[in-house]
Amino acid sequence: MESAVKNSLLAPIKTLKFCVSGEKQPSGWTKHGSKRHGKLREAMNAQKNAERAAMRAHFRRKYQLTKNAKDAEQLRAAGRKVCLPRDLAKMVGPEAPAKDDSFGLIDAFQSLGAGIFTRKQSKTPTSRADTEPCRSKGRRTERQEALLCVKGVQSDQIKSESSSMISSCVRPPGFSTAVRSLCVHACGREDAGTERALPRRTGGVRDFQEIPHTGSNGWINLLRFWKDGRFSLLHKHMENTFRRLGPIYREHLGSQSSVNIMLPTDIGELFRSEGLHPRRMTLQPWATHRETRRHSKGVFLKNGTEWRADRLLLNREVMVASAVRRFLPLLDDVAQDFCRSLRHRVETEGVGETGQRRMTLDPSPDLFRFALEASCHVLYGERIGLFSSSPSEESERFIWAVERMLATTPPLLYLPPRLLLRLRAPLWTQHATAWDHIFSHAEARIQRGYQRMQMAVGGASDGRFLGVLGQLMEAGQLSLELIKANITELMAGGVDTTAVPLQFALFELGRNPDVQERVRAQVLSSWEQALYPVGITVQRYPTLVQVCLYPLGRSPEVFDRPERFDPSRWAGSKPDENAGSGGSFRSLAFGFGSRQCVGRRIAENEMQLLLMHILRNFKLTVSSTEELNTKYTLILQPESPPRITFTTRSL
Ligand code: HEM
Repeated sequence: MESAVKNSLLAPIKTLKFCVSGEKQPSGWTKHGSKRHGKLREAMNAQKNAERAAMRAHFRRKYQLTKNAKDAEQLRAAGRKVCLPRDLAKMVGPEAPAKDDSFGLIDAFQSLGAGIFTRKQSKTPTSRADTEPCRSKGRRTERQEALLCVKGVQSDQIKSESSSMISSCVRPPGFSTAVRSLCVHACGREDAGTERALPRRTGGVRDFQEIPHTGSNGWINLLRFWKDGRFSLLHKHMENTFRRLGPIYREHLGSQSSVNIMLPTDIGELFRSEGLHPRRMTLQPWATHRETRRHSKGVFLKNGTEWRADRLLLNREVMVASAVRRFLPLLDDVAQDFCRSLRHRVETEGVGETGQRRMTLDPSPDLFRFALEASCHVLYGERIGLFSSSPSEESERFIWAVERMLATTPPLLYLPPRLLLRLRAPLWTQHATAWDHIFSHAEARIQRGYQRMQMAVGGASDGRFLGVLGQLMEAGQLSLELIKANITELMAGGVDTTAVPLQFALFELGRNPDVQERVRAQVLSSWEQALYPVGITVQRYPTLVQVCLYPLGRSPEVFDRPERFDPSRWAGSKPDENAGSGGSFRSLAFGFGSRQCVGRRIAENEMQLLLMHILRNFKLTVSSTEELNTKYTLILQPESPPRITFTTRSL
């Protein structure tokens, strides 16, 4: 590894000899040089060494190699003044997300050889993804560009920590500079730090304490939350609070404190400051379950180098383009089966003339089954027969368990789970039992997968895709215990998260017939994600900052007519008239950067394929175009699932 990294370092570091600071010998330079020239040469060498050290330090951090004292020494010798040439500065600079780097539907169908679409898409993940697939490319602003050329850059600051360079202002200990700079943008109002908000004021960095808040006593706030039943309406609470207090506020709830933000500029600021090991809020009830049951944790619950080691191995199996190509046909099989079975049902049980039979139903139970069937096919390489007339009790129990586990998580987040465990509180018992079901479902499948692998000649798969599980086992780089932990998390994270947005999407297509027609005709790769983000926040430490996706998606400050279902806002190169600055940090349903959703490629393709097959088979209508009421149960979902009328189309 070290040698591969050295090779990749060699070229960029060599180019440093042409760097501004050491570009040419000064005129009048003699072979031996004068004393004055000697000093000059020394200074130039020190500068050159410092630049090389800065680059080395960057790559050492990137590839998790041990630090080198010489780098720090050389930086020190140059008085910590490092001004990298533009192209090198670019390599160590921050990245903003591309508008949408999804592996789109059209790619999907081209890979399947369906040949239905001819429009070319160039957004397939590149080979870079083999090592760092989650970071999407983007352009730096002039301001960031300038920030890279700063005085006093220390070796361990050089990576994408632009916000830590933002100001030379005094930093209170433990207070993230990203949050400080957020204050510059968003907190410029007269009486921040209270429950009132006054008009914005431009100006310098304001104090953390000045960020407005919803009440300083976390326990009183929590009581209010319980009393008003606000847990299930957390997304609405956030939207209202932003309206009341402005685009940044603090919230104390029980033992949790967070700074909540929603503007793309602020979100960009936060994400540009994330390092090699981004941290989210730990879902303590989940962690306590693993600890008390002595299960290992997977990427969802891990942090630091342990997280990164697992994550890079998982990326290879579920995020990179070659992995997507492996599992795409499996997802397509399931999506086609779903549509065949629904079509059969509408044709036999529906009403209307032949060729245009119709049936109105709540598709949510079928969508949950679809998502579970698709997950099992991709993760275990196994079909579990959920579209048959009598799906197994075990599968039904799994779906119930995931739903229970999610619903019991939010209220447990603000209370100490170990205390509840000791008190045998029913809420905790329900939560832990739900997780036990999820684990035993995964355990049974992992055992079967293991046996199948053993039975295959020499333990190898004979070229057959045995699912992500088989791939991980064959690679042999994760222990069986860690494979189990991660596969279980992928199973738990992969069902409701896709089934619910599918409900929203069908409903929106049903009540927007013109959009439905356009999508059917074009079958574009992107559709609404910001309006109903299943995860309503993305979080980062230090100082818990929550990016509030629901208010972001519904803000007229960020989107032109945000309430309108308009998938075309994500397509093509339509300028973001309303994006304001930080425009690209608007589509964050899957989070951002190296810690973004690891199931993203599975989810996107699973949902897109299903929608595509549905639109080819059916016309969708809804009886009411009223807004859907929504509730939050760790994921955002409709309060009651919408009923959709499916009318068959001729193929
Ligand atoms: C529409 C569907 C989905 C959405 C909107 C979604 C959203 C998210 C978000 C917002 C995060 C946090 C990212 C961050 O902090 O930057 C996340 C993490 C995660 N998701 Fe998803 N997700 C979806 C589907 C899936 C699926 C299908 C799987 C599994 C196959 C999955 C497994 C995970 C895991 C394991 C993590 C933790 C990753 C880590 O910490 O390294 N998700 N997801």
